[in-house]
Amino acid sequence: MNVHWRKFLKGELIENGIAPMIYRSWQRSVGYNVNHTEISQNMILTTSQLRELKDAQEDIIRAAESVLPHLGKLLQSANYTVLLGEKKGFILEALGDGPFLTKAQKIHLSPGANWREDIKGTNAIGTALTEDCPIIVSGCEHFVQENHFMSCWAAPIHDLRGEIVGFIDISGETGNHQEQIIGIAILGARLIEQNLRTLDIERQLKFYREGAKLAIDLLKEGFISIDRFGIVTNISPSGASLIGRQRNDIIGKPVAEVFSAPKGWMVNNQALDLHLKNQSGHEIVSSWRRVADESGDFLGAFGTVQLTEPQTAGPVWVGSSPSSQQVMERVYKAAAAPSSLLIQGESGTGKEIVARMIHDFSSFREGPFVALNCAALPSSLLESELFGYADGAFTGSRRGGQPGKFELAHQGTIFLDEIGDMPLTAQVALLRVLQEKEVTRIGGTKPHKVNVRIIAATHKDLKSLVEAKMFRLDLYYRLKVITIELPPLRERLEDIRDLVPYFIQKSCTLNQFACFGIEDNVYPYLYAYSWPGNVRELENCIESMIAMADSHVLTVDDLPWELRQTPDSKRIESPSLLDQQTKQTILAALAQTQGKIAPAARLLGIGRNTLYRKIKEFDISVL
Ligand SMILES: Nc1ncnc2c1ncn2[C@@H]1O[C@H](COP(=O)(O)OP(=O)(O)OP(=O)(O)O)[C@@H](O)[C@H]1O
Repeated sequence: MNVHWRKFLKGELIENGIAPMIYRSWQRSVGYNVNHTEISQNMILTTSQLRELKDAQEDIIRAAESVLPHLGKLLQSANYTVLLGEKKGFILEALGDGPFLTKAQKIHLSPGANWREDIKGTNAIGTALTEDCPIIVSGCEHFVQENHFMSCWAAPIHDLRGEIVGFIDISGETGNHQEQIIGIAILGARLIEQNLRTLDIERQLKFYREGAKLAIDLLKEGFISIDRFGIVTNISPSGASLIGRQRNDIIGKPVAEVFSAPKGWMVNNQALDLHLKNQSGHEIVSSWRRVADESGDFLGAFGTVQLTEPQTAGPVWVGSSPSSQQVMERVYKAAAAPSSLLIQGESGTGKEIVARMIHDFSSFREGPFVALNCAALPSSLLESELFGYADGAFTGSRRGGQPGKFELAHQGTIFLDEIGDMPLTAQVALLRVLQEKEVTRIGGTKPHKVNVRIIAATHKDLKSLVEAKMFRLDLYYRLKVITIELPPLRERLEDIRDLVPYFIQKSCTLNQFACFGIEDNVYPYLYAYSWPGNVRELENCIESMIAMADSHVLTVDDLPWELRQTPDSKRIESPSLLDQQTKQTILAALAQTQGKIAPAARLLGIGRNTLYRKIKEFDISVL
């Protein structure tokens, strides 16, 4: 070979005995004016330049991390050096030991040096990169004499698009030449290419996962995905909000824990049918699309969740706080008796809902439910509305007269809202109807028998009105045979967790929007607010948030101004169940003892001072 090299340098033609790739590279080396005895000008990076280059070549270094030690092991104690480099010919990493390493370092076959053909003449690294194929360059095949002492095997590394991104080189002394080492270099390059592909797939997956996350967050419908083991892998905020649980509380759980899933559903059933009741007792339906691989094996499923069509048939009380549970208990009891009933509670606490529920559950349910707001009409009109008027009762009255609400409510329920605003004259007439169970139209003489259940409601304190002589005591006792007290929303904050998803769904259905989600950090603001308008105000608040929202997930920014003020630290957390129950127990004891502290303390089995402390702590007002 030495002979060929010398002949070539003298410009004598070589017919045979030299590989065409080597011959082409020698020709290129001459063209580059490479000095054939020794390299006059190496290209070597400083330590910081090498560090920068390695940072830029992070992918190839990461991909080679697991491969280089294996190659090193294969060639262990055989006196070789394994090199990893980048596409421009710079060596990035070197592995090996033994005497060859010292010799290699002398000719800069080490990290930071560039082994391009135009610098180093024919060599395995530069020529493999130029020819884009694996190559062996042995002894005198190197164009520069100072490299004749070694044999080198190199293979280029390609990326997914087939572009060269680097190389693997194995070098040793010529006396150590073994043809099959090229196989090890090629294997190393292929393994690194595989790892680069995996890195690329991981990045693509991350990209798709992030995209899917973004899409899910903005998704209008409740969206849920499960893997092949039936574990929930994701749920949209709107889905979690519908179910009434936190996202983190659902993700990672078996789907059967979230829904009531029949066993084996995911293997056998195409159409998955999972049912669920949320905390407010509303039925949630889900529909699923199964995903399978080519052989039909189940990979997972994507589903949408939504509330079943809202029940238009009857009013619904939403809320699972202890206070709400007590209200419902009284509603069921009150419905069973035909007695008159008084519902008391601040405006917007749900008095009309309760009245309608009692009607629906009572023996009067087949009859009509007739509502009248006593505060909305002037005194004269109120009486004719209630009792009707006879033909010619007053100028302009309708011919033949008109029946009043009592006659219209016959066999059903009459709901007298804002009864505290009823004028005294109307109160007298009402009392008569209650006593005699018949009405006589204004200006008429003929009484009409009426069988009507009376439910009255007020946000005012009727007892004080009686004391102020603005409400008749006898009527008061007639009406309050059964009483139901509706606590203000600020005293049953837990209901907010049930009411919010319910109102979101209600508003979306009404406006024909797809469902919205709500961020969890909105709740502390809802707990901190005092809700003077109670549940009605909360309903309006949700409706306005939906109208103003930029995306399908409601955020703190969508809250009305008055709610966006810093939440009061005392109430930033949802009140604990224990606190709620303690407060309820104290309230119940005080109600039983008409607000008297000593008997209430005895009833509760605690000292008077402890009860005073608790009353202060829970902000209970004692009359
Ligand atoms: N527990 C509840 N569950 C679901 N919706 C409720 C609940 N409480 C109140 N609402 C809703 O809040 C709004 C006000 O309720 P409602 O009219 O029954 O209150 P109210 O006490 O009669 O008010 P007002 O005294 O001003 O007449 C209604 O839209 C009602 O549907």
